[in-house]
Amino acid sequence: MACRAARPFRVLVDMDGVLADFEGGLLRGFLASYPGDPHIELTERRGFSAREQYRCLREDLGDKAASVYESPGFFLGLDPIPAAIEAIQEMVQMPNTDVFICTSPLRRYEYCIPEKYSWIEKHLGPGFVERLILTRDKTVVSADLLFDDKDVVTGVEPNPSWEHILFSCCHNRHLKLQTPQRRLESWTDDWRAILESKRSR
Ligand SMILES: Cc1cn([C@H]2C[C@H](O)[C@@H](COP(=O)(O)O)O2)c(=O)[nH]c1=O
Ligand SMILES: [Mg+2]
Repeated sequence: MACRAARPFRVLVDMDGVLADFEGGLLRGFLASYPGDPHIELTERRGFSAREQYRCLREDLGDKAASVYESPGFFLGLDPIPAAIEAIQEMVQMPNTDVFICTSPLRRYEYCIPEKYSWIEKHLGPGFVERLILTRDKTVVSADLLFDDKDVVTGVEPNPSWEHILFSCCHNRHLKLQTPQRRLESWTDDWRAILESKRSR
């Protein structure tokens, strides 16, 4: 019987909240566009959906928050998360390791999709654009690890192949993880140890 060579170790890295500072950009844009309205400080953010939290603060604020991230220039203008660029540049150089950026576009994708490509080219270089996976369902993408700030990543596949490492972000910091779920506090935390522990399992 023919033996299949083991494939390289595969890592998926989410974009919003992990590489690109979606939450910081949203707050900055909201304050600029709606200076007279109440807003949510990053220390007060709870739950993945900023739109929903703004809506709970006051009915009309959900749509106002969405109007910020649906505007042209929003995604391209996001700042990188501290140390993210250095970390992913290092990760991609690791032997026997394939790295992909796996991100969910907005349903209103007109500006979001091209700007995600442009953001990667701007901050990581044109070669990295080849590594972009756009999907509304990350469970169907096969990999060993997924670094993602969303606390629950679900889709049609009930048993995704990857282990989800929760990347800390303002909206998930307060969550207590169920064992054996793991968290990466920041890109200055020991992400290399997470890769190595998974690789050797
Ligand atoms: C907080 C928040 C996010 N979104 C959108 C913005 C992005 O397109 C995705 C996040 O993608 P990821 O791959 O899971 O990082 O969700 C949104 O529509 N509403 C929100 O409140
Ligand atoms: Mg995210």
